[in-house]
Amino acid sequence: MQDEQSYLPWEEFEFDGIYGLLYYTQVVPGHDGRLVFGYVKDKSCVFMQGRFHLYEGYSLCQVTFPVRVFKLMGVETIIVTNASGGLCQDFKVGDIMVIKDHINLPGFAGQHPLCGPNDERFGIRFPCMSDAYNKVLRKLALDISMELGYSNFVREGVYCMVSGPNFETIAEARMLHVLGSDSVGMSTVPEVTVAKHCGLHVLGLSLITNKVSLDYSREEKVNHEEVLQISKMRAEMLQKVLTTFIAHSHQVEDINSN
Ligand SMILES: O=P(O)(O)O[C@H]1O[C@H](CO)[C@@H](O)[C@H]1O
Ligand code: HPA
Repeated sequence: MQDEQSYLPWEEFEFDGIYGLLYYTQVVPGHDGRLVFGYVKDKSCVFMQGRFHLYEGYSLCQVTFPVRVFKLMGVETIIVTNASGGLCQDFKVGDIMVIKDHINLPGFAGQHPLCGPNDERFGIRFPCMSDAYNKVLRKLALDISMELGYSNFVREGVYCMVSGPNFETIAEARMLHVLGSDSVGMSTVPEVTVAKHCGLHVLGLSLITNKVSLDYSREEKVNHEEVLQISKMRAEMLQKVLTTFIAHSHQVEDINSN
């Protein structure tokens, strides 16, 4: 049902054991632009089906605004997912990378979501980022992947954010690889930075949708359609990992044993 009076159009839904409300916004193709409130098993969750990107012209304050809203709503753990290009030569298209750490390349150039006056109600001026991706949640995600029989596709690695919107040149890709990046994408890091700043626990999963060329003799050219196609192909598997993860998250005894 659409409510023309409200700021965002919405409808009720029930799908695969998840019940809730959908709210719609405008975003990039492949991102549905829906905010979904519902339950997975007995856990109340809010899902962003899509996100805002720096390359769309949003400020990093806008990109990360939902994270602060989630914090104020009482969310304690955030699971971020994305599509990225594989730089690590061992990665295959379709692999899922549990994000161990990130490189905030736009942040190095001053495009950082925490620039400007610090709002002490959310967190401190100089937050530590060395443990942004919670170790206990990473282990649970890896254990669950193994139990589901997905261990051949699931890896751990370092995600590097670039601003986009163009895909990398070969020289840029080589540089990112040398810097220690296992995959590259155009999102996620601002949201994770703001989440860590305000004390949320973070799990990050990155789907490797393409191999990034480090070699001038390779003919393949990455494109967004390929990214969407691989994302669709792996959607069911990712959904299984995520719903199992959420259902088992009560097993985490001491989330702070980082
Ligand atoms: O990071 P997400 O939004 O998942 O998507 C990735 O895929 C798009 C490029 O095909 C870019 O938006 C890039 O960041
Ligand atoms: N580069 C940057 N962002 C991406 C890629 C890539 O190769 N694949 C998916 N998102």
